[in-house]
Amino acid sequence: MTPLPVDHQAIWQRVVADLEKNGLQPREQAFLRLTKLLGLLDSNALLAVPYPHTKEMLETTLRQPIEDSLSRELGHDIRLAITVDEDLRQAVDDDDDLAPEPPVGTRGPGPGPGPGAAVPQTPAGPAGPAVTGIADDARLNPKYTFDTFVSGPSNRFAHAASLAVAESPARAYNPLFIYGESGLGKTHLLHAIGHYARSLYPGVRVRYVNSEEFTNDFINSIRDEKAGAFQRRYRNVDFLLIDDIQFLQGKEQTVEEFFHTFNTLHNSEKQVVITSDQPPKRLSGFAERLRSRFEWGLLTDVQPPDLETRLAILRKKAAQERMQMPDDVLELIGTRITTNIRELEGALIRVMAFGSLSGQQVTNDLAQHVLKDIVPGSDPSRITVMTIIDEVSDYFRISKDELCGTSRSRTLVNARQIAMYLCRELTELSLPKIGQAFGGRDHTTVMHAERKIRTQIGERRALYDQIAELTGIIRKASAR
Ligand SMILES: Nc1ncnc2c1ncn2[C@@H]1O[C@H](COP(=O)(O)OP(=O)(O)OP(=O)(O)O)[C@@H](O)[C@H]1O
Repeated sequence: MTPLPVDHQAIWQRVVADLEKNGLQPREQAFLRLTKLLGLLDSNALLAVPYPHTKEMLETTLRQPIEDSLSRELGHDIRLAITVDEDLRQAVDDDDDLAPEPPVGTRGPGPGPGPGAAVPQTPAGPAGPAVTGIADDARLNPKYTFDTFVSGPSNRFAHAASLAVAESPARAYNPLFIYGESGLGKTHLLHAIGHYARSLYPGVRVRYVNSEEFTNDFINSIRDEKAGAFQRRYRNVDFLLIDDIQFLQGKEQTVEEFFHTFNTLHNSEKQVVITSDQPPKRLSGFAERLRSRFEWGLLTDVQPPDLETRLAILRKKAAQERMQMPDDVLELIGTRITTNIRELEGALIRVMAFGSLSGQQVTNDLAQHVLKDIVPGSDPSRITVMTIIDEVSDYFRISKDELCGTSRSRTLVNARQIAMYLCRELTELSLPKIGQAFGGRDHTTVMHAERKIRTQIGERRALYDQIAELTGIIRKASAR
């Protein structure tokens, strides 16, 4: 009797349904939908997947449940063999249904609104999570995509290199090293690489980390005797995106650990992207062997944007906030604030907030009035977190310990969030550094505070006034 032809597709569909029923992460479901059952031979099942990353994921976390389910389905023990079949990629690309998640951050055309961020825009404000709620460790900020990034002469090379490494991980440039002064978009590019890579290669493992968090994580892992877990976190990834590497300077043991992390990733052809406020040659406190590795791939800098790019950024930000801003107002802001894009955004937010609070059309006069408080002699390097903490606690008549402590009383939480917001606006410190100054809080807490105040400043007149007043007080105190 001729055996009936085996319908592999039907078997696989039943196995996927069975696995889904037993609770899988959306990403894992997506992996399975990208997978094809090619054949069955005795106790072996051959699966084909489009990308090496998918294979790795299946082999590490999904092998056992798949084998169990296939064994149940076929009534005998099954072992998996997994192969990468590049032909499947075309099918994935052609068939939207096979895409596991809506693409996060697609390639933007540069200035102008672009195709619209595919990333769900997290509502700024208390309800919005600080980072994506995806069930993995990528830790990407949904707002920082290539769609929301404006490229211009000051960052064109860094932008193009970032796109290239996302598209051809470990093949274009490895590592990619982006350096430049504070507030010029390095962090934004790192996150954008992560989002874009994930949209191109579903299942790719991305990890973003600031080097201060890397240090803390490392120290804790030694304390808790969890070195193995630490190494897995940073070495079992396809993209390691490490921000502000200069903060590792002089931390010998952490630098040593990073050196091994780097080598492991580089040797296994995983992409490393590093940002820093200095080029490798000027980074002190790193062994030469590590500094030279930073130069193995591509070095590129980001410069302060020219006027045209500043205007394009302002236009894009205003459009994102759904605000109509007259051109002369944007020009005023763009000509006043020239060196730091974070400050540029901060000024725009204040002008928009003032307009919406006062119910007035935003005019050049109104913008002049608002900017007067923000811009004069602004020298963020002179303003310290300590001054901000001193002045904010004085202002609210609370102690510094209360401001930086853990009490969740409304007044204290509000004052704390205002202080964190002001630290973001008026200093160049990174999120983790600010978090540290406020009783060792996580960087996501600072991010959340910044977003919350940003939203509320345009809704609550009293808050706007407090922040304007405090800015003046802090500037004055720092000028003394
Ligand atoms: N080219 C750009 N287009 C749109 N927004 C930008 C651009 N460059 C920077 N920004 C915005 O400016 C702000 C500051 O940028 P970012 O945090 O990436 O700077 P950075 O260089 O990493 O600074 P730091 O060294 O202080 O961490 C962010 O909100 C970012 O979205």
